[in-house]
Amino acid sequence: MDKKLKIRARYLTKEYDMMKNKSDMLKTLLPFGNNDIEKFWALKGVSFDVYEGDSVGIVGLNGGGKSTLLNIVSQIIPPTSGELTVNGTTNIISVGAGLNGKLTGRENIIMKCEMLGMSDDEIQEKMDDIINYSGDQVIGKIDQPVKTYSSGMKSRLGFSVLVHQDPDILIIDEALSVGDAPFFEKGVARMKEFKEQGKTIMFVSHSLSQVKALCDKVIWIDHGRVVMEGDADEVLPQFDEFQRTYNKKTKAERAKITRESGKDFDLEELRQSHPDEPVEYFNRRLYDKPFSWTTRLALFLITMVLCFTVAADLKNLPLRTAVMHPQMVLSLKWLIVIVAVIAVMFIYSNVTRHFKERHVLD
Ligand SMILES: Nc1ncnc2c1ncn2[C@@H]1O[C@H](COP(=O)(O)OP(=O)(O)OP(=O)(O)O)[C@@H](O)[C@H]1O
Repeated sequence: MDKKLKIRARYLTKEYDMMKNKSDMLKTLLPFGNNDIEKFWALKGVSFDVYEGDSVGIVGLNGGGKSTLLNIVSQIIPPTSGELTVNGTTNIISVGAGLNGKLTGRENIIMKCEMLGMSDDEIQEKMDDIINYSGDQVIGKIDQPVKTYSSGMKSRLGFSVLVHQDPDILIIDEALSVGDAPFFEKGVARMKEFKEQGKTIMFVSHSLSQVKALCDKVIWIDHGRVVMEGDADEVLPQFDEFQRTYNKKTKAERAKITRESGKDFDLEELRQSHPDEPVEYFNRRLYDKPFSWTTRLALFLITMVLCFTVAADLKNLPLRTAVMHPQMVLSLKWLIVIVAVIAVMFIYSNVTRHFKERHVLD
């Protein structure tokens, strides 16, 4: 019998804005702000199929794009382009993901379970099991804020919530690596149960022995591209060899490779190199298109009109009167202030950037 396709990814890409500080975020919106915020391509056209019952390991060097990929598959973040089809419910567990540091462990359990669609009765029914499963350390601190937990404790708490759900597709990002041996054993046992039930697993880990213990198939990702995919026995030794060679490079060399790899991609070239594929695979999603000058100018004008309307309202002037006699709303003093603010923004975003250097620490 043919296995059911659970995840189909075609040419997934992800471009991040490298915001160096909070004002960069503002600058992308300002009509006179610079539009040259550095970009970084974390995924450069990743395609794969995952079938029901598959347990797929994702391996790769640090910064290769593994977490970005899992977050896209879990629909936590959108891709920049590409197509993703997921047949079934997904559930992701990563170190501390989705936990709120200010809430206690117990409150986090309630929050996560609610987000996963459980009713209050179901949550109360499973609460003790979830707490007990997460281990002694967590039990002792279950009513303390999660920000006081170690990363291992956060991971165990998150994992415990997860294993008490019933997703079709289980997505695990490094969650087992921070636990101790018994936690890992328990995790493996639970994942094997999932597998036997015909569920699908995607698993990211830096521990090749963990991947070997759990996964039949492996996708090796490097600098946002799939290098190799296939049976674990075939891919893992080759990745291991590659990793050993790479680790001999100096830290500065490795940082340089990563930095440059983020620029080494062009969506249009990807499209041209796959002329037989539907063009939609290579279109940027609407929300990922940078604002054009005209859009930014329009946004700016709308903001100005809104400010004008609010100012007129504050002065108790009917809008019609305010439009006919704008000087009643905007005095010369205010116009000067507005022009000065725009000028400062312009200078700040276009002149100071020339003095900014991005330092990569060795
Ligand atoms: N929000 C973000 N903004 C800018 N760059 C990001 C962002 N998130 C990730 N990146 C960059 O994208 C690249 C891929 O990151 P990702 O976390 O997916 O890699 P990874 O393979 O999971 O790494 P690791 O093994 O170290 O966990 C990295 O170079 C990272 O710095």
